[in-house]
Parts: sequence; structure tokens; C-alpha cells
Amino acid sequence: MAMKRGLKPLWREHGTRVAWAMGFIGIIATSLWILRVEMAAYMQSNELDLIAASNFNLYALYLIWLIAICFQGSMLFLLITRNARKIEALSTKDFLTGAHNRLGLEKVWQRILDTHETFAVVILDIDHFKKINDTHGHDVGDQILKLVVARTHGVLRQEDKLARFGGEEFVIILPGADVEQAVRFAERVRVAIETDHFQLRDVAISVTASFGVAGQELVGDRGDLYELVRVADEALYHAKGNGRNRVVMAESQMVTAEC
Ligand SMILES: Nc1nc2c(ncn2[C@@H]2O[C@H](COP(=O)(O)OP(=O)(O)OP(=O)(O)O)[C@@H](O)[C@H]2O)c(=O)[nH]1
Repeated sequence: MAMKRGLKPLWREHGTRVAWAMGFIGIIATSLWILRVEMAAYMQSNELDLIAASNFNLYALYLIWLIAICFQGSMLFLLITRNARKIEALSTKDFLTGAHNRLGLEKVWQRILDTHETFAVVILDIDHFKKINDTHGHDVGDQILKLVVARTHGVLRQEDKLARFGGEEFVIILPGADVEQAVRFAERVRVAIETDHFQLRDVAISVTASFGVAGQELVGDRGDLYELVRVADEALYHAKGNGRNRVVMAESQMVTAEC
């Protein structure tokens, strides 16, 4: 099985751990060796002056020991930082689609607040997703979620952020964009999804999505992501109510106070 997978992926997966374990064994072995040489020299000299035992071999051993410890330290550092990065990625990404999850969304939101004066939010909600699940099965529904994310990523700019907000609902943050630009962007995503033939299990499935768009000017506190999402959600509600597969921009008269 190991041969089938090849050694490279195995090394990539376990290499750091193996190197760390070997280094650890090396340090223990070298320490025991040093102890043995020290003891032998001490027994011979029969006195407590260890300088007598410090011959060239012993210094060489000390040096190896020191190098092994430094190597070990750096491997450990590498292991910890690599795992920390993996944990961070796992905790901020949606497992199914690879989009940010809510925690990831809050993190990127903080960064956007620090770096951008303006931004807009788009909510994307797949239409009649329950029917897709009921007709084609939950696993096909999962594939549709992944494909919708892929299509949306195809339209996103690098600085735009996509997060799965729950079920078949996604939030997109567009740093630096005003609400009109965000509407144009949402329209492009809508068309990309509508015109795609989601080919799964030899069946072409038509998928559409509805969008609510809100600009930051509609909320009092520019740092309140959830208020902005709520406002965009109201626009989404109108999009669903008016026949779905459309983009609706939140306007001030549409915005109700949160209960
Ligand atoms: N396959 C799959 N289905 C999910 C997942 N999360 C939520 N769902 C399903 O998504 C469906 C959402 O249904 P609704 O909230 O009624 O929305 P809808 O059918 O899209 O209807 P509208 O939004 O009004 O167009 C439910 O049946 C959930 O079970 C998931 O991760 N995978």
C-alpha cells in the first residue's frame, strides 16, 4: 500500500514527525554515549576532575549533541507552526465547500475593516435547494454546494471573501466596492450559476440562486457585520418573494429595525 501511494506523499505527510523522532532518538543515544565515555574516563582517573576526561572525542560528542539539540529545536518549531497553520485552516474553513466558515468570515472581516474604508455585502441563497436534495439525493446536493462555490470563486476578485453562512446560504464581502458595483457583481454570479449545466451522475441539473445586496452606508456602525448581513438578508427575502433567481439591492426604506 505504501509502495502504491509512493514515498513522496508519505514523506510529505509524516516526514517532519519521522525526522523529529529520529533526532530525539539521536539525542538520547548521544547523551548515553557521552555519559558512558565520561564514566569510563572518571573510573580510569579515579578522581573528580572531569577535565581529565575531556579529550578530543568527548568534545566532538558534545558538538554532535549540541547540533542535534539545535536540529531538534528547529524541527519542533517547524512541526508546531505547521500544525498551528493546519488547525487554523481547519477551524476557519467550511469542511464541505472550502469557503470560509463563520469564524473565518469574522477573521477576514476584521482584516477588511482595518484596510478598507468602503465595502458591500452580498448574500447568495440557492433556490429550491430542498427540492434538489429531495429529487437527486443529499450527496448530489453536496456536490451542487461545492460547484456553486467554485462558480462564485470564478467571478470573485482576489480580495473578495466568500463564506458559508449556513445550509445553502453564503455571504460575500466585497472590500472597496460600493453597492452598485456589488449589484453588478452579484448579477454576474447569478448568470454564471444560471447558465451552468450542473452535470452530476449523467443528469443536468438546473440551479439558480437569489441575492440580497447591502452597502455599508445602510448601517450605523460600519463594524457591525451581522447588522449588514441582516440588511442584505432583508433584500434577499424580497428577491425570494419576487420569484427568485434575481438580485435585490437593500434600500433604506426596506430596512427595518432589528427586533
Ligand atoms: N445536501 C446538503 N443539503 C443541505 C446542507 N445544509 C442544509 N441543507 C439543506 O438545504 C435545504 C434548505 O431548504 P430551505 O431552507 O427550505 O430552502 P430552499 O429549499 O432552498 O428554498 P428557498 O430558499 O426558499 O428557495 C434543507 O433541506 C437542508 O436540509 C448540506 O450541507 N448539504
